[in-house]
Amino acid sequence: MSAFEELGVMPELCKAVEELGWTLPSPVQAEAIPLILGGGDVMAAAETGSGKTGAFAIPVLQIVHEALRQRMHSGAAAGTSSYGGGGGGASSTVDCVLSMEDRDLHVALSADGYTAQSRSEKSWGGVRATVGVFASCGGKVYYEVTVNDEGLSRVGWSCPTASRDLGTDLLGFGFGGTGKKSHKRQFDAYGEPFGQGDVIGCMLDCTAGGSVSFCKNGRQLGEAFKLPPHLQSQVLHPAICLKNAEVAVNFGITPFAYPPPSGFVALAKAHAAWVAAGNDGTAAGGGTARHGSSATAGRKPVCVILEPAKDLAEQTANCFNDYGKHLNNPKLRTGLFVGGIDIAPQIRLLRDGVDIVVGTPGRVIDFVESGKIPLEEVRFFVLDEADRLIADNPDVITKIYNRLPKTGTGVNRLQVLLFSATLHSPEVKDMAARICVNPILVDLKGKDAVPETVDHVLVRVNPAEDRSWLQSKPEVFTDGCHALDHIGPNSASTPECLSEATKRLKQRLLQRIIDTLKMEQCLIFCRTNYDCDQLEKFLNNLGGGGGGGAGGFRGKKESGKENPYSCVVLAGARSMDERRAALAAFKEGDVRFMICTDVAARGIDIRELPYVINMTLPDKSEDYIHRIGRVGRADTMGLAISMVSEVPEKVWFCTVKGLKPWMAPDSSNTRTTDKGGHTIWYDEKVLLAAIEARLGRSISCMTEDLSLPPELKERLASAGDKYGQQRGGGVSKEVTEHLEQISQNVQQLASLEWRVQTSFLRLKQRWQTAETPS
Ligand SMILES: Nc1ncnc2c1ncn2[C@@H]1O[C@H](COP(=O)(O)OP(=O)(O)OP(=O)(O)O)[C@@H](O)[C@H]1O
Repeated sequence: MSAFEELGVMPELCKAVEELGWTLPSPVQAEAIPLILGGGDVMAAAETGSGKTGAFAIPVLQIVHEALRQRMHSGAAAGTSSYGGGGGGASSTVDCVLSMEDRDLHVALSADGYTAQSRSEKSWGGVRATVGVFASCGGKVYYEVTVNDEGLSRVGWSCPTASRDLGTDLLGFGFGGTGKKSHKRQFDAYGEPFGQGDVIGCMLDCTAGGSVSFCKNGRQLGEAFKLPPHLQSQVLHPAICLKNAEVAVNFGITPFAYPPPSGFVALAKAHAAWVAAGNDGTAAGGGTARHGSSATAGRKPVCVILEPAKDLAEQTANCFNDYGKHLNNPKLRTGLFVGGIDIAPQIRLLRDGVDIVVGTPGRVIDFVESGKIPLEEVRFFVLDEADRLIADNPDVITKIYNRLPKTGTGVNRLQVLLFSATLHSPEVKDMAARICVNPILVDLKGKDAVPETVDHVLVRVNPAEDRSWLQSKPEVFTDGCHALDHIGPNSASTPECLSEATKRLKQRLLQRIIDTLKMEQCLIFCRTNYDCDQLEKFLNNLGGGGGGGAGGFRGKKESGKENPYSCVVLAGARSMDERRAALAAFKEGDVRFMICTDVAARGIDIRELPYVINMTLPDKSEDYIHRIGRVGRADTMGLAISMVSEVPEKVWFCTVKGLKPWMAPDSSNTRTTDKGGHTIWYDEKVLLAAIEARLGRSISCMTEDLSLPPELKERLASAGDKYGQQRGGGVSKEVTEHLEQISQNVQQLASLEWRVQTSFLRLKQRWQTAETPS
């Protein structure tokens, strides 16, 4: 069983991630996947590059796939259900049977749904009941199982998304005929063995945190499991697992063989508020569950995922397609809904039916409000990079959430998931309080954290000391804020001159850094779209001209990596096609540099990227965490270099979206905003202090010759680390930890094996001695 299967992930998804080379779940995946599979709302904060996309995509794909399968089956079986009770109307009895849908195919059920039989001698087969119990309901619930023959059986409770091989993952609890209790595939001695003719009582106590216990023939065997926190807000169903065996269940419609222990009530008599809707698409009280009726209707979205940027939305949609590629019957349909691209194919896609919507807030809300994205089947609402979405689009989030169905229960309940590397703002907490139900916080560090795989260095930019900005070559292209100011040696000490000098010096320093570190690839962050354009011109000029012009692929693709300064731009002002082409060229290694604004700061995943450079620091310290998080991903080492000006720099500041004051610099728009213009004075020393406070440490400077600080060089050398390569020469920290964890068990197994072999040999020796005629 793979490490992902142990989390309850279905084999098709495990296969897909194994093909991607994922041997172990990352820490955030190990925590979040079982919680989401268990049905909870989750807020997950984990550092950049730690695998958050997989942490929500894998369980979402699994549940969406199961929901659709159930819909298909309940649609096919409409009117022919052997369970009865599908006709609506409230009932004082909980209508619970073994589920025809939620069973392994080799488990046969009787027509009344109370007897299960599996005649496979080789493999276990499981089945769950159609009704589950909220672990937070505060009640105590009981059902009984009678063992009808000599085969093997395991009985107990599990979440609707747990493995049917009861007790082999984090989501189920079993008690087996060999006298063992099982959870997480750990089998420990409990109670006593049971077999043909025995009656096992299965108790779920939902008071005081929750526990599972069992009785044999009316005798209590004591508490078997306490519910772990990740299951305390979930739904647990009666669950049975068989190997060449037959059992009969009684949920309390008919009298029990033995009375339930004091305080426990039969599942069939449980309070309506304690129980969750059926696992087969029928409601617990006999009504129709939300998904039950629509199996034959066109496919409507089951999941809506919002992303703050188009490129990230596209990347996430691709991840869903990659991770879900082995899911069949039905194949899942993921649709991308972002602005800036042709709307017609998106409308066609919706008409044909989409299961998973991935998009940016503007386009998604347009489609929702025009009725093109129907929300009545939605089961998941996911905010990736939640803090950015909440800061920029609180109204869109609220509008979408208000339209989502909230009446589903159990497996049909709406789940809300919030993910980011920076999830600790009051705005996020406020929004979560409004749109989540008892969200479980997966927060491995307890605060915003940056990966240990990222080294940070500064390059101090001091035009008063470094006068190389006065040289005419190489040609630099600044932003025009000082187009009307006198700049030259005679004005060298005025703030305006020092500001312009800083801009010129930064471009020259960039060239020196690239040359000194012999950069193969680097992501370069600028403040504005215009800064990106100007830097692109600078690098193209260095690379021998070419490029330039608006639109299209502007890098020197023909010379690609041979050109030491080949570059592309990923910025909001570029068309989606240009952005796609730029990202693809950079990912494929066709160009060395990608110049970008903060649209590329979040989520963009470029494998084994060694360097990121900040031409200017971001004005929000959390953006620094996301920018530098483009390196140091998936345990690969990376270096983040930030240029920090010693003097204030005057920069463009657009108060109106879409305004481009740099198009025609004049004396009125180069004035600062407080004087009616479109510039501000930018003080990077203040911004650096905020970033260092957030990191909880100061950042060292590169040396004058632009090599790494000596302590960093030493550390890299002693650890054998190289930027752009796996930490410590390849074996990740998680793999090392996992190997340490299992080594004890492996040793124990080896010693048991040795004892078995030697005792067998001793016995054999004794027999041979006994048989030898004297
Ligand atoms: N379990 C795993 N084993 C190995 N690699 C993994 C695993 N999970 C994810 N990855 C890889 O790690 C990289 C980063 O993953 P992902 O983009 O999901 O990070 P993230 O936490 O969402 O980062 P960000 O905060 O920047 O959005 C990807 O290349 C992904 O394929």
